[in-house]
Amino acid sequence: MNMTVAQSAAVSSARPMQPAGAQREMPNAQETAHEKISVRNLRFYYGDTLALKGISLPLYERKVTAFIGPSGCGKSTLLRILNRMYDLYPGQRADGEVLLDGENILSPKQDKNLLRSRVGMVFQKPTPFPMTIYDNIAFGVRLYEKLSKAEMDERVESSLRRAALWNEVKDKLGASGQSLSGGQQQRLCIARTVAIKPEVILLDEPCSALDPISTAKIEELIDELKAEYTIAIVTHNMQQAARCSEYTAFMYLGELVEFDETSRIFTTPSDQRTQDYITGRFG
Ligand SMILES: Nc1ncnc2c1ncn2[C@@H]1O[C@H](COP(=O)(O)OP(=O)(O)OP(=O)(O)O)[C@@H](O)[C@H]1O
Repeated sequence: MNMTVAQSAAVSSARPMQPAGAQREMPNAQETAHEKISVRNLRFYYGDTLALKGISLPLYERKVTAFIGPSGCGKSTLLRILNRMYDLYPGQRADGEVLLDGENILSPKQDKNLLRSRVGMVFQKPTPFPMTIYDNIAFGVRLYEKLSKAEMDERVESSLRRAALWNEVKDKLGASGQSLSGGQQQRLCIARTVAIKPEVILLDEPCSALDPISTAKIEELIDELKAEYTIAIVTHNMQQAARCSEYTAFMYLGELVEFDETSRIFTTPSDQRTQDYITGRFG
């Protein structure tokens, strides 16, 4: 079989594969200790337009799940539901269930501020606040916690360390966050998200505005962060999905075509549309 680069990446980075044609089950029991998020029959509407047509999938705790699929298939829409970001826009609504540790976050009773402290999000374009590097981190923390100066200093440092940015900024915490390079700004946004101590981190094409070296740093970071967090990443980059994720969801026209271990999606997908997409035949 001639492999694409993404398939080779999946094979080399993945766990041992099942032979092609082996019975397809959902990922094995040891791996599925806890479904941190369970999406069940989720539909989403922009006004009268149905953008997600009954999606069901798990996000496993402390694993990275990639959402892939051609432009317009609904990847970002799905991600934005997981912390109810869509609530900020009139005319958008979801039905079905999104269970976070068993509680339906689509419930009208859901406290959205609390939800967003548990499910953090990093956007495609780095969006540091127009304030110092220190305050970029401290700002969000202050919304949720009352910390002493020493505790806040410690939180800022530990978050920047977690985001692999501390060594580059420790001598200029008073400089503007916007004075950093694009890759540094994106790591600052990840530090800002981590500082609030979320349980889930949503990454919406976090590397699309970055050069290859910054991209590699973010990918390394994702690999480290998954020891503590449940991560969902939207990406157009097949190699990135293959390198970074344990599970992959392939979406097409608002439907979930296939969800499986990343190694299987990139080597023995069960649906022809997945095969066509990962081999670059469309999208
Ligand atoms: N604000 C909006 N109003 C109306 N329709 C929208 C809106 N945002 C997205 N859509 C539609 O919903 C569908 C899913 O869009 P979405 O942005 O989730 O796709 P995507 O897979 O993330 O695409 P891309 O890879 O190009 O970012 C598309 O048909 C899109 O046109």
